[in-house]
Amino acid sequence: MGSLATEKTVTGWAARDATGHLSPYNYTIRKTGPEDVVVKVLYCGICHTDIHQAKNHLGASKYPMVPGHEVVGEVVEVGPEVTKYRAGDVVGVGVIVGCCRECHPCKANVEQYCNKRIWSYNDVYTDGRPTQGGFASAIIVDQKFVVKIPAGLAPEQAAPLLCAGVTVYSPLKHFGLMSPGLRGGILGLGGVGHMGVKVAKSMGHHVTVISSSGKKRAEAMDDLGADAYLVSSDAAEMAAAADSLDYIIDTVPVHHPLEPYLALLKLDGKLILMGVINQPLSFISPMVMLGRKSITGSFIGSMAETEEVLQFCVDKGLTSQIEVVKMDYVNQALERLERNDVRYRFVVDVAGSNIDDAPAA
Ligand SMILES: NC(=O)C1=CN([C@@H]2O[C@H](COP(=O)(O)OP(=O)(O)OC[C@H]3O[C@@H](n4cnc5c(N)ncnc54)[C@H](OP(=O)(O)O)[C@@H]3O)[C@@H](O)[C@H]2O)C=CC1
Ligand SMILES: O=C/C=C/c1ccc(O)c(O)c1
Ligand SMILES: [Zn+2]
Ligand SMILES: [Zn+2]
Repeated sequence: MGSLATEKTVTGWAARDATGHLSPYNYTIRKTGPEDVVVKVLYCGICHTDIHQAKNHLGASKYPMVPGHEVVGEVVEVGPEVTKYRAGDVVGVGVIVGCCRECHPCKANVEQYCNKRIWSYNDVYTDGRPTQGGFASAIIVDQKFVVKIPAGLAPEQAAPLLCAGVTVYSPLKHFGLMSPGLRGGILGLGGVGHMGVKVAKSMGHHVTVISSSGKKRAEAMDDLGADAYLVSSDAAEMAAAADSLDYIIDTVPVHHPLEPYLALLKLDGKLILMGVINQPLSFISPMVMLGRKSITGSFIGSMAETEEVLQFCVDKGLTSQIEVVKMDYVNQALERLERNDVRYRFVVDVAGSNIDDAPAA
């Protein structure tokens, strides 16, 4: 690995253009700073955001880009002022690796809402280098943006919690939606959605999955423990469920109408948008006025909430449902994710893929 004073060469799998195709790429990471933690990547989950970014759905992608923001690894080196971690610890890194530490969100410990946030990839670090993500042999991160993986959680199991898990936990906590007995809807049963079902069920909610097809009905009810299942195109089923839900977590990653889902909410119900959609969504105002309903959004969770959701999953015995693949399968995994063919999160076994041995450009 080298020493604190050297720039280490790592191998990642990078997209070079908006085809989003990943291939081996060598680059250096910065010398280990006083508060830096160098992590040998063990596993990294594949989030739909990785597709949005690699394929430039948001119009701001820079290449070469090494995606991956559900990173679990082993600490191999720490800077002299790192107090929380030491070599050998199993740790996690998520979507954010920097913030200003001075603004209102930073002082309120919701640093994900800092306007100077630094993304774990497709961004520029304080030293002017591009940030690169977790589909790589190693990543270097300031200790503030590292969490310890608690005992009792397998590293591959922990990976999806670092984005998908905290993304559902945070709004349920923030909006006061943790009480048992609430009726929740999960719109889109993918990586984020399946964690939504599991976390909401663990909070004692009655959970309805709202899906684009009937294909996942049996698994949603039998394997994930959902209480009800609606196919969004089934008008009769949707009408029968009108005014029944306290909240809906909307994870659909493409443009879609909001009104069918607003109609499912009770008085004061909340539609919580999660999907990254680069086109305006629309609804007519009576759909929210006549029922005092809210449309809101939420972005991952804070570092504190990330630690909390990891422990929540240990305490409740919650696991993610994953398909573990090697790095040389990552492009097929991305294609399958885009065509809605995964139950429910791919996790790349990075350390088991010997990526340092691959010829890299
Ligand atoms: N706000 C935040 O902090 C975060 C946002 N995200 C965003 O949330 C969205 C969901 O992420 P993730 O759960 O990883 O994605 P997945 O692809 O795993 O799941 C999305 C689900 O939406 C449904 N869906 C409906 N239409 C489509 C379509 N045309 N293509 C694909 N899926 C469709 C499918 O469920 P079904 O079969 O049930 O219809 C699918 O499983 C993405 O936009 C992602 O960028 C992700 C993490 C954090
Ligand atoms: O997967 C996590 C990131 C989500 C995300 C949310 C909003 C946005 O504009 C992004 O670029 C990413
Ligand atoms: Zn994500
Ligand atoms: Zn800030």
